[in-house]
Amino acid sequence: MIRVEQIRKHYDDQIVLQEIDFQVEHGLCLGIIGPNGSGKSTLLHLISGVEPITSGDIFIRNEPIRQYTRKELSQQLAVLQQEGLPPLGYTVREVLEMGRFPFQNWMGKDRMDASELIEGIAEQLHLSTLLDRKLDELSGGQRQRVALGKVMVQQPEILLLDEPTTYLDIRYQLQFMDYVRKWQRECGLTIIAVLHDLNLAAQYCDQLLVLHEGKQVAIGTPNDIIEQERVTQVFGTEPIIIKHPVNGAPQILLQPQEQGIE
Ligand SMILES: Nc1ncnc2c1ncn2[C@@H]1O[C@H](COP(=O)(O)OP(=O)(O)OP(=O)(O)O)[C@@H](O)[C@H]1O
Repeated sequence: MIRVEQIRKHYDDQIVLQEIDFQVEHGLCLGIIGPNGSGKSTLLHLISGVEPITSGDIFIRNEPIRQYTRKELSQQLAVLQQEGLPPLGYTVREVLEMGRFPFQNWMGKDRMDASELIEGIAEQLHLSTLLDRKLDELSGGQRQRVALGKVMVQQPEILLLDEPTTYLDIRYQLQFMDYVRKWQRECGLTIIAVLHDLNLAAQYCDQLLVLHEGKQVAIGTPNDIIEQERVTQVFGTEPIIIKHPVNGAPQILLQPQEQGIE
């Protein structure tokens, strides 16, 4: 379980986040949504420990993250960013092996033989035939699968995703989110994901947290959160909201302004 308690974050005298307070139960997926600049990525950086918290605390397994060393934290938690891959000259196998860094000692020796794990994950993600290819010989969708493979090899309990589907076409967006959901269900993974696509967020997340101007506006199930008044207030646009005909998730239809920009 992750607990975020009364978080505040300043950059110099700019308040970027305030009064952020929520928890995510083990095995659930929380989506963070909100307009540009509302503080989503900053919140993820605080949870991953790469940015210091100005005040408040974040707990993983009831321990404040400031008490974890960087290595201890990366044994619990993996982060997948938009461009989360190393330079393109590496092969897929080399990148997957990098996922084991948190478990290697100072001589680079892993606490286990990870080759079987790596082969298994490559198979699950349909990367087996690509293991000896270099990253620059892959499509964007394949590369994002490699980035996912690298964090799977890390075997974290918590996965943080920062806009993981931004550069993917609709097929690869769904494929990527399906892989993540399968992993969540099979391993009880806890996920916190920043997602710009509200329709994707409503379909794949158990809960949604809405940020607006650095403040937590609401947290709840997609059905509770995605409603006309809130979307209009937070995003400044008036969409049409319908229920997905197959799974009932709220879905947003965009509506161009008839008058154009005023
Ligand atoms: N390292 C930094 N130094 C100073 N200000 C920063 C820094 N990182 C972010 N900010 C500011 O914090 C605010 C929130 O930024 P953040 O990137 O967290 O928003 P976001 O919701 O993820 O935005 P987007 O959807 O556009 O990616 C912005 O005003 C941004 O300029």
